[in-house]
Amino acid sequence: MYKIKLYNNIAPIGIQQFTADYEVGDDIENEDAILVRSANLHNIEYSDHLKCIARAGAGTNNIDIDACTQRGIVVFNTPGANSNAVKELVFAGMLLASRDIYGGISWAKTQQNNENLAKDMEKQKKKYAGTELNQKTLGVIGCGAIGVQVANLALRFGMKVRGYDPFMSIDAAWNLSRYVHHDSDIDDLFRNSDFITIHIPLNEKTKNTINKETIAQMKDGVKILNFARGGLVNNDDILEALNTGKVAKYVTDFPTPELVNHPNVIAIPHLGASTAESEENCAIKAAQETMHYLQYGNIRNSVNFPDCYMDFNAPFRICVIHHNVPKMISQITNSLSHDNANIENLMNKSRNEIAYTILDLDKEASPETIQKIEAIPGVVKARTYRRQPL
Ligand SMILES: NC(=O)c1ccc[n+]([C@@H]2O[C@H](COP(=O)([O-])OP(=O)(O)OC[C@H]3O[C@@H](n4cnc5c(N)ncnc54)[C@H](O)[C@@H]3O)[C@@H](O)[C@H]2O)c1
Ligand SMILES: O=C(O)[C@H](O)COP(=O)(O)O
Repeated sequence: MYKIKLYNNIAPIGIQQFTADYEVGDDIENEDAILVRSANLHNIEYSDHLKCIARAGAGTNNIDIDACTQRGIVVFNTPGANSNAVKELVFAGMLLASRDIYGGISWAKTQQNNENLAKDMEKQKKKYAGTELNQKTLGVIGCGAIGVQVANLALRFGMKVRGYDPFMSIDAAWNLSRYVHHDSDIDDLFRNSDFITIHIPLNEKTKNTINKETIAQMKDGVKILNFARGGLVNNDDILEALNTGKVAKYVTDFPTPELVNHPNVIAIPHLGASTAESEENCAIKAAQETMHYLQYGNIRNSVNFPDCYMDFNAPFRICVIHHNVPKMISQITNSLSHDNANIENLMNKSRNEIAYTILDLDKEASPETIQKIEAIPGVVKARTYRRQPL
């Protein structure tokens, strides 16, 4: 029986993916895997049995990735599974930042006793007039799953679009419209955009990407949207720029107490991925990644391990997590001689300092063999698997 601990509400359809071999709940102990959304897992005590964490969503800054890698815990996320939901809310944010829809609706709500409403609103409406998105320039920082969709849709709104992403994946590049202007220098994007939207992960390098200095380069009256993470924007600096009018609007999915009452902040309580569709997509994907890892040792969509997956056609399998150093494969295969097992298939992949090896065997490796493998300097963990239907 595999034990899955939940740290957030996960869409029921995701939980339903788990077969009768799984026990799933938020009060599970000795868990083999964790399913989480945005709950903070930094500084929590992991079970000694923990093999993987699946983040039903994109951002993994709520997980201590380095600590997991050192302990051989594979961390997954669900790339792209919630990108459409975020894209749609970014456009809602851009429209709210351009037209005073919120002010107008608030005024209308106060008019329930006004018999002259039809006439009065025609006088009142000039207070809520705005500008159009058509022909404005949108700068997209980070052209991944979300950034690409935002950029492509902005073109259909008649916007001019610039994109900056020095680490863009080939898949993302295939999906990005050729009409998006490629900025290789982020300063060009800052200098030329009427709207700037940021879609990059939060880490030590990206923290405070929007700050006093970068804001100083932007156009006067720029509108900034942040549906990625609060820490990407320096709150003190953006508040100062909102007060001077340098920044006209800040739309954020990550409100903090000092931001929420500023008249030019549009604060949304982290609703980017909160649609039925994206919660279900993420939950299904996270559950499947977990099951494929626990039952087959296959890794897809990990943020700290290499993708490494093979069809499981042999009767048995060993998966070894080890440091990315020379002579590991020969030492692992030598250890198998004890069982006289034949290797039917083998795959080895690495990512930075960590590596992963899958060996499919005709015979089951004995506990002594696994002990021998785990005793090899540089090996973090080894596990055996028996072929079984999922
Ligand atoms: N508001 C929400 O509910 C919500 C939902 C999903 C994702 N997010 C956030 O949005 C982020 C992006 O999500 P995604 O699904 O597009 O992820 P993604 O991994 O598909 O795309 C991120 C892109 O950022 C690029 N990048 C990384 N560092 C960069 C840098 N310094 N400058 C420019 N580009 C850089 C990467 O190359 C990649 O293309 C997530 O990390 C998460 O924090 C928020
Ligand atoms: O990174 C993400 O996927 C989003 O921030 C969504 O977070 P949530 O799953 O807590 O809504």
